[in-house]
Amino acid sequence: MTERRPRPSVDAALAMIEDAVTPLGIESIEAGDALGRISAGPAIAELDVPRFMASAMDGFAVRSADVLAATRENPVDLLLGGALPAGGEAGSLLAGHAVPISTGARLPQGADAILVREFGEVVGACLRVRRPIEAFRNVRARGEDMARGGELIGAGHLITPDTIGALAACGIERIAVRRMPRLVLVSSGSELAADRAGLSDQAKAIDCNAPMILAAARSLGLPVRFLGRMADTPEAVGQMLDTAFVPGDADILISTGGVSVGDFDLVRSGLEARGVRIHFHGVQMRPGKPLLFAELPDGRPYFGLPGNPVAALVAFRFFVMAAVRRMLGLAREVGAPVSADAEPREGTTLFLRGRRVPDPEGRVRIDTSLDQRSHVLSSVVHADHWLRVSPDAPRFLAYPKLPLL
Ligand SMILES: Nc1nc2c(c(=O)[nH]1)N[C@H]1C(S)=C(S)[C@@H](COP(=O)(O)OP(=O)(O)OC[C@H]3O[C@@H](n4cnc5c(N)ncnc54)[C@H](O)[C@@H]3O)O[C@H]1N2
Ligand code: MOO
Repeated sequence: MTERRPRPSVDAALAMIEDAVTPLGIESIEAGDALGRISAGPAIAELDVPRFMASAMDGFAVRSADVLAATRENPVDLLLGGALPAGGEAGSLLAGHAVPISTGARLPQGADAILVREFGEVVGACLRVRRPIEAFRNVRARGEDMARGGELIGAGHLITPDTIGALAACGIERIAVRRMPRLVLVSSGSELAADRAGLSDQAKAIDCNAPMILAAARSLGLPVRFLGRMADTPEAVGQMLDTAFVPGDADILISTGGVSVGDFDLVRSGLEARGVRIHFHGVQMRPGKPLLFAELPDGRPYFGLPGNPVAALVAFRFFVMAAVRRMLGLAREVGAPVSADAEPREGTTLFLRGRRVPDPEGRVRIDTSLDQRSHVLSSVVHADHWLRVSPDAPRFLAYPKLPLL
């Protein structure tokens, strides 16, 4: 067997991934298509929002100076003009006049305050006002939401539906985003069948890692291609690696299985035969201890995820995602400090399936009584968080179960 270096800690392994991976290129796309993408630079408002001084309520537009002296006993009567709907031609408001106005309508020239409809007393052709209305009452100022030339978002912002709405409002039609990393996936193991129909042989098991990792990638909008299942023979592994390595449509290569110390764990030797540089093979953690991270001669990262399903999932969730984040120009994910009932383990970081439970003091507490063995996937289904338990401080960090950008 090839000589092995000491296994890095989780943080050291993450740092090695971040060092080896570089951010991907930038592309300009339609803002309306940018959901789930990461901005590559600042987006600058093209328009003021609101574009003009507008009414914030349905009511009456007035000149505040006209009603300064209004009191209950000595009201001021303002002559009512024609109603002003949103999008209507605003014109101007003469002294001593008022106009009914809708929410969002541009204030007529001269008007500077709105009396809300509910408090308006209409007497014949007049609006009777019984107290002063201060300037700018119920008025939206031009550009108070977003000012033309101002920065709506900077680089490294995840574009969510609210971002898309704000981009549209301030007239930004195209946006520069990072290219999304494209993944290819292979599963290894002669025992694996695609589905129930392939289980004729008693020793076969369904390949659940492939659909799981594909789904995890797709949940983030990452393009991913499944190359298939490879048998545990040097020829099959070699052939699959040669296919996976063809440059062109993948930024990150991933396999599951075949990375521990068994006679049929052939991924590492297959990689080494192709001049791949192994950055680490094994991490001081559970599950996922045999995780392998390597770099192809052309610089692309390769992840050999361990075969046990929960180990594969944890390795994807925390380590492949570290590479994805780096490619997107994002910083390392930060967990939330929580309290938990778990026992830290000397020299090893644990990733435990956790459930949030009420704490008497209202803090977040994570229960880890679920089955924590690495072949048991059903307990992950019933978990709502990953709990990272470190040998050093911070002891307990919670992460959302689904990887997030
Ligand atoms: N002597 C040792 N044995 C094992 C060690 C060790 O350190 N010394 N490590 C254990 C740990 S930890 C893990 S994790 C596994 C990882 O092994 P491999 O990555 O080589 O994976 P395989 O041997 O191919 O499979 C392990 C296990 O997972 C099942 N599997 C594999 N792929 C899939 C898939 N796509 N879908 C569903 N299940 C899959 C496979 O059938 C095995 O049950 O090694 C331990 N052993
Ligand atoms: O660490 Mo293995 O990754 O226990 O399943």
